[in-house]
Amino acid sequence: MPTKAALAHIPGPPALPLIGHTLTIARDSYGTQQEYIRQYGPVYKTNMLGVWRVNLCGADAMERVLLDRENLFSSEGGWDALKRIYPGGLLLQDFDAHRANRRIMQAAFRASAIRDYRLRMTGAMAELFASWPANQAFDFYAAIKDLTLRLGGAVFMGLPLDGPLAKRVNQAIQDEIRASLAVIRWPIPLTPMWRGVRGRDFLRETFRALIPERRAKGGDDFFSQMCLARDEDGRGWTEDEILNQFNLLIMAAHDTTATALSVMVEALASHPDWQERLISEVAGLGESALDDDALGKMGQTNNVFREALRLVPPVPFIPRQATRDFHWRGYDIPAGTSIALNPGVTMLSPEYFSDPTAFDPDRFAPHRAEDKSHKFAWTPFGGGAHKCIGMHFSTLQVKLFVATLLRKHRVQLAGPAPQWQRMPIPKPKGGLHITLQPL
Ligand code: HEM
Repeated sequence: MPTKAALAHIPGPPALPLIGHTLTIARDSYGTQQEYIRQYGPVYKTNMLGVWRVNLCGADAMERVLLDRENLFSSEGGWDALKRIYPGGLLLQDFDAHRANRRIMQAAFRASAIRDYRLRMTGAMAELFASWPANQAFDFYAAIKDLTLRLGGAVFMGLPLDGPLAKRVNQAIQDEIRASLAVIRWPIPLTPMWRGVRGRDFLRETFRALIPERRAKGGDDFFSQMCLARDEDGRGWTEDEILNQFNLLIMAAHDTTATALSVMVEALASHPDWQERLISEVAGLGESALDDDALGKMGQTNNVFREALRLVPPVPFIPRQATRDFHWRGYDIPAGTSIALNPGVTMLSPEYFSDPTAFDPDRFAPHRAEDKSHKFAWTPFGGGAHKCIGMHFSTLQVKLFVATLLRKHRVQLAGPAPQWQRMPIPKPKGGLHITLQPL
């Protein structure tokens, strides 16, 4: 990793000893970054907990780094903090090895597999959803996180809904996620990292024991599909590879969709005109099954989803590490430098989106198509080789949820709209309290 001296020519704000800019960025990450861009330009350095990072801002930088035609930017190096809990997952692999494993993973995302997940999800979602109260305030953010986690037990792992194993597995997943965000990065007893490592080991043992049966019998869940997955040349995964890839997959799927749904629900409650538009869209589907055909007609819901992802992206920053020296916008940046891309800030830039802080899903309508102002203007799912492999699945999940919700209910805020914490992962401060009113 380059020293401070090697980055001396890169501009940036003065840093406090040891903690650098950590507290300032944690307090108001977007506001601080927008101010740094204004003061220092689209290339500046910051220090987070002792690690120097060069921030490359704007859609051009996203395109250069994510398309990475020269194998210059390592995702494994960038996401180094995840390595203890999620070793060997796709995000922690680069270049040829990554491409080879991604081809195998694609098998679990083919259209027929997604159709099976949809069928499994529709029944489980209705069952879980029925336990939510009507006409009574509750914290939607906590409830949707719980629902997606429990749904995950069925859809991702093929476990009976809410069985004792699903509960232990879900606890282990949460321990892993807390560990991946922890400041103390060593598994010192009783710290989040220690719990996360125990969770990781529990999940590995549990799922290793299931592999032979799933390989023999298959199943309509992600884990079974990953046990059977093969690329076009017939290459599949060893047991360890399955466990590594599956572990990262459930982490990548977990908080992201729940966050997007929370932002959508808050936006619908705050913009009754949009809520009525989606209620009509859902009513237009009739009482028929929510199949591909029906979900394909939910264009307005899709635009609300896209707008929610723009305003509060579940993955607000994307890290990489330079594998060699490179040059960008007048600066020589040495090999080993940690790079930060900030899609969250880019998507709020007036350079690409009109009135960028306003909730305006029509900006994605074909006659405006603001997301096309630059190929990398709208990037909540990243881009290039590591672009989110779950993008279509999460869109499907969101549409199913919205259709299930708005067929029977209208949403209202039960209190003031919350402030959103942006980093390291977004969440509404104090929760998101709503009531569901039967239609
Ligand atoms: C709204 C929901 C989601 C958002 C916003 C999101 C966002 C992202 C982003 C930004 C990346 C790229 C990170 C990088 O380049 O460093 C990514 C990668 C990934 N996502 Fe998602 N994600 C979502 C849902 C999902 C779901 C539901 C799944 C699984 C079913 C999933 C699985 C993955 C995997 C496995 C990767 C790594 C891909 C690779 O390295 O090749 N994601 N996601």
